[in-house]
Amino acid sequence: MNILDKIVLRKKEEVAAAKALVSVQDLENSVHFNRTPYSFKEFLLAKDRTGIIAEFKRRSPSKGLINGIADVAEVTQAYNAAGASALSVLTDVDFFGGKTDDILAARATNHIPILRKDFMIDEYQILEAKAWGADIILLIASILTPQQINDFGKFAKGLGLNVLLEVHNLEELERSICPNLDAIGVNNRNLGDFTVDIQTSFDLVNKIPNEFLKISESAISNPQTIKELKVAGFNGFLIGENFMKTDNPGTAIREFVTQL
Ligand SMILES: O=P(O)(O)OC[C@@H](O)[C@@H](O)c1c[nH]c2ccccc12
Repeated sequence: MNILDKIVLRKKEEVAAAKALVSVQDLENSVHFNRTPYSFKEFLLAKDRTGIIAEFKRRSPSKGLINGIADVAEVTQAYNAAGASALSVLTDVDFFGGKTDDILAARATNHIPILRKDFMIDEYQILEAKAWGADIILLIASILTPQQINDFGKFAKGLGLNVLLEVHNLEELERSICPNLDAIGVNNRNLGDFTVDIQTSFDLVNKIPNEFLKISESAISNPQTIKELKVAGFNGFLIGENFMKTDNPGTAIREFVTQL
């Protein structure tokens, strides 16, 4: 069993526990549930933003502890002020150190799109995302059937949420593509064995139909890489560790964007 299998097994328990604690009705009655999510596309293509989707991530299975003290409200505000087009907030508890309140805290002080970064396996999690004030959900091709991707995408879009599909190779891309998506992300990290290779993005970019926003995800640590990814056709760049591993992620992103 690889790490992804373990995460999905645990996720099923986590979702079952959450359902027992908070009803769908409660989610639908939450303050944010009826807000209109921001358009991912609008912010990603805005000329006064950088295309960076800046991630708040305390730990990961591949790196262990990345940052145990950073404050989610403080860091996401600094990301926003530095010109991030969107925020990504990890909500997985056991493997990424997320807290269920993290999206709420980021939402309270930021007026740009927020991605609920998690392993979505159940419609209930999409309702949670809406209830917490997220704007975008992630669907990971390697853990979902094409039917699930289509159904979850449709369900999310019905709630006004934006949908980001994550793929790692051509086979996943070809089998998963469907109309209920806004953006397609190429993950440069293989979630099964943690190997990283930016070349994955360059290899797949031209296979993504132009109607979708194109995002390169993971292992980006150099502004020069962003320039090259832009030339190749990418609209967005998901960066976590490069900022979070520093003492001050807000300062790190500010210095990074001056070199773009
Ligand atoms: O920290 P990095 O290497 O900049 O990567 C960020 C992001 O792409 C990564 O956290 C990620 C991409 N896809 C995921 C799916 C689940 C959890 C995490 C991820």
